[in-house]
Amino acid sequence: MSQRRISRQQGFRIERIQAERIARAEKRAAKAEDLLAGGALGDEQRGRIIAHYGVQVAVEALEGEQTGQRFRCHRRANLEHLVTGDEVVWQPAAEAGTGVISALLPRRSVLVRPDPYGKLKPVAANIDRILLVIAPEPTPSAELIDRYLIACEATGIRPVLVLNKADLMTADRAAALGELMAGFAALGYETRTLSAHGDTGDLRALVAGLTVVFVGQSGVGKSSLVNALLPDVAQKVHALSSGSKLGQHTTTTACWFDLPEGGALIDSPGIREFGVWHMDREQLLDGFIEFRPWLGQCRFRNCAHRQEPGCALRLAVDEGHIQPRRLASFQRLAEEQETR
Ligand SMILES: Nc1nc2c(ncn2[C@@H]2O[C@H](COP(=O)(O)OP(=O)(O)OP(=O)(O)O)[C@@H](O)[C@H]2O)c(=O)[nH]1
Ligand SMILES: [Zn+2]
Repeated sequence: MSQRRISRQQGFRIERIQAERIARAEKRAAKAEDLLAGGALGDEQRGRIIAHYGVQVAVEALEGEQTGQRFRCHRRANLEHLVTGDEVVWQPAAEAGTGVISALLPRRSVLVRPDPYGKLKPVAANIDRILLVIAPEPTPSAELIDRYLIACEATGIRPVLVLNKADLMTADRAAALGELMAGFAALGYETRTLSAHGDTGDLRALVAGLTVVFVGQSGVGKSSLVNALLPDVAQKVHALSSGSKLGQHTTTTACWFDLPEGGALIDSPGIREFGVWHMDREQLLDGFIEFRPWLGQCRFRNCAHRQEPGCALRLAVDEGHIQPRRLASFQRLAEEQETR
């Protein structure tokens, strides 16, 4: 994603939006403090953020008699940005079905993406597994897959590469796709081939008991895979917003869906676009996992791994340890990063 240039007019608009945002945050803090001042807060307990509704968030109780029940919660003023999947400390408030969040518990993992100013913002937390989806259609680009993999590696979560729409695998496509998948398997990535429409293979085993997200290019079948796992998802979303009186404003922020086999799915447009933005050089190098044993071995400390004599990465390519395509892909991404 390219860095946006901000015009004067946009600048004014942004200032106004920021002022409004601050006003809203203050109002929200005041509301939370009111609830606190009202006393009658229940015991502190663990909960999980499962959705956002404007200034409020939906919290699922994780302990006590109300385990599994959902509460509309305000946040205390000093809390950092909370995202779906976050585990928090919260207290039930006097009004039934409401509460106040007082603390964020440590995150096992976090998915981030840049806001319009380029600042990285969390979008979902405590993910265990990323399913990177590709399909025969739209034709996958190895380089785009590289980009997603780099973004996944930056979270510390090694993704599973899922080739969906296996039913569209024709004889003329099979060779190229087989080679593509084998190339990534050789790097150490787990791969699966299945079909959201039909034989879903071990899709359920891949998600059982874990908190998962689907990422990948538009049209590869992420929604279809979600629907295959949760046929009644539309009703669930509806039940969540009406049942808990959280209002009409279902937002585009990430939502949490419990899976019948245990575990959960977190989904949002922001997560689906995960991985297509800009990454720095460090992240790039770190994201090419097979480069790792050779990093720091080049003759020159500041080796760009291009024409330099004694480049350990180029030597590894010559010796067949690194796929030439991957080093070329790194070079293109590094160039893109340099020309910003
Ligand atoms: N033949 C076949 N078609 C599929 C399969 N999975 C999804 N599709 C079709 O592929 C198209 C795109 O599927 P979606 O699930 O909307 O894809 P998506 O990745 O969610 O797309 P975005 O919402 O744009 O990110 C739809 O027409 C689906 O019906 C499959 O396993 N086989
Ligand atoms: Zn080098």
